[in-house]
Amino acid sequence: MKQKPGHVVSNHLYMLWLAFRHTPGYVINICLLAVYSSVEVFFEFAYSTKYMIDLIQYNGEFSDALRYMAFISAAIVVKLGWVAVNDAYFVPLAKEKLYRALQLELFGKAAAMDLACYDQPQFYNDFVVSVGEVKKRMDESLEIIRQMCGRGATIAAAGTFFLVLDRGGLLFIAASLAVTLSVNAVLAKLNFKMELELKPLERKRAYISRIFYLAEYAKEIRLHPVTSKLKSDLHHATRGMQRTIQADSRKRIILGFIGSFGAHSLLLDALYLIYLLYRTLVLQALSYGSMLSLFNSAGSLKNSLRDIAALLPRAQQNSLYIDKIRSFADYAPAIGSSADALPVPAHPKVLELRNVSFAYNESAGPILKDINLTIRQGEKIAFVGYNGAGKTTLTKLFMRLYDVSEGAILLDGINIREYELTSYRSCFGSVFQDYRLYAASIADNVMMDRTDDHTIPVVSEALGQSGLLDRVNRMDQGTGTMVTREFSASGTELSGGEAQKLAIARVFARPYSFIILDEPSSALDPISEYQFNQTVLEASRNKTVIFISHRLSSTRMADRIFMLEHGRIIEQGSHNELMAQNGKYAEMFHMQAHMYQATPA
Ligand SMILES: Nc1ncnc2c1ncn2[C@@H]1O[C@H](COP(=O)(O)OP(=O)(O)OP(=O)(O)O)[C@@H](O)[C@H]1O
Repeated sequence: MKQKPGHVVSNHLYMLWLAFRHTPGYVINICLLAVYSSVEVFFEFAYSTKYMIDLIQYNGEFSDALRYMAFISAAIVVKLGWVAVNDAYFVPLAKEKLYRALQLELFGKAAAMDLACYDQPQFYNDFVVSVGEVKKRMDESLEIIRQMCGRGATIAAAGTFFLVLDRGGLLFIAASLAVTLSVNAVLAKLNFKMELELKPLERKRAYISRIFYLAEYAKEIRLHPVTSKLKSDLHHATRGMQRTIQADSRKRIILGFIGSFGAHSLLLDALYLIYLLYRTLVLQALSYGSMLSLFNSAGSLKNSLRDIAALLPRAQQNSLYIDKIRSFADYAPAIGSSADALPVPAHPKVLELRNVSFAYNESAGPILKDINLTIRQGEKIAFVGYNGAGKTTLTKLFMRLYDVSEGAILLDGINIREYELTSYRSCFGSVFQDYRLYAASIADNVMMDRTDDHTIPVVSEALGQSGLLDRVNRMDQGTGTMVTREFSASGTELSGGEAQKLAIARVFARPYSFIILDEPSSALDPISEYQFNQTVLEASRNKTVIFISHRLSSTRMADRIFMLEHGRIIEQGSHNELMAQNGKYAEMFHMQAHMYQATPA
């Protein structure tokens, strides 16, 4: 857990460079102000005492005193003006600019992250820490650097004073520093260990609290008796947090006392004062002004060294988080494309799977086994099978959300890994079972990007094809209506089927070569489902459509149907061919038909 000083410095320089790249004025400004303030304070409080008392002791001129006061007053006015402008205007604005830039960088990284990363708890934890902590860690890094500049300037000014007047005093200060450094290093380790142990428990508590305020859980928690289990989970998480906090509390109390009393009060405040009085009154080696100034300077030198000492473990602790941010920033997705990747054909013709097997995780075994199939341009394909057979996984492989473990997927005879990833993925328009709508306008939800006047006809046409246009036209703000009321009181709350139609409109809004619909009509009523099937066929006459559906009445119009079981294709053919085979598909179809007939009208 202990990091080498070089590594800590490198991490902070990384953050400094990151901040400097986005907001150079902010970084320079805060560092310069810190140096200026420290030098000004040294002259105002430490050097002034010596100057004025020496003037009195050695009968100096009144005009010299006035000149000195004018100089100090001017310096104070500049500092206060600078601080006021920074606090009220410059710093808050610059911080917002910096935060936005950092978030955009992280969002870009997050969007490019392999989907598999979400399945790895360690990576996912680090990812959450990076995104959640980046602002705090940037503030902390800049604060450490700002304080280093400020305290460094104080140490330079006061240190010079000591070298000229009282080198022996530096021994007291060095002893104090040694104690403080050791204590703070141990404390930082204890605190970091505690924070790491608290993190999963905090996540658990945040998860429980989300369940109680997120609208999507509102129905569930009212209808299913989950509240007492969640309360009990919350209780356990809180007890776990209390135990973690208590675990090393005695060590932390003792170390805190040694740090504050031993290092400061005893060594510097008491022993050093006795030493100064001895040198001034007994040895008469110092003027009264020098003695008082040295005592005051010892205070500020002591405080600056203490602050620097506190900064080192603080920087070490910060550095541990910066490591996570850096490793996330340096993370390169395994699924990507090389610089000389091929452009995707404008009108791809054949998508082919050759001996494809896939495992989410090697130890859990393959989910898909030895899949061979060919899909030709314009075909309507259906994947059917029981829950967990691997249908959705197969479509994720088509879109390179995961790469195959064995075998290959070819588009027009070329391995899909050879194509430029973003343009390859943009061949596919998809609606998954767990599609998401955004708190944005209907139009934005369809286009999934910036919309303007030119895109409105496209949005309307796509909504017409998915069967939602009439409903949208009845809304006061039409396609400009906000989805959900989270950010707009006039927003709309769509029913499950309407929401699904809105998501489906996305695939009609762009000229995708392949359309993948995973349970597209699960939330539609039978009439909407029938109309939906007709419009999909109509709207995608020249497109390849891949359906996944449990309702075999929806998939029977497909050109070819693939029946999956335990990750293998066990039957394939048209509906009529499969019915004639009288295998599993036919059995499933008869069962569903029977259930529909058995259901009272
Ligand atoms: N991210 C993942 N990590 C590990 N296993 C997964 C992941 N996603 C799915 N699985 C597993 O892979 C198997 C196939 O899942 P998949 O979603 O492809 O099935 P499906 O045929 O689409 O099922 P359904 O009809 O229920 O939607 C399931 O056993 C599932 O638990």
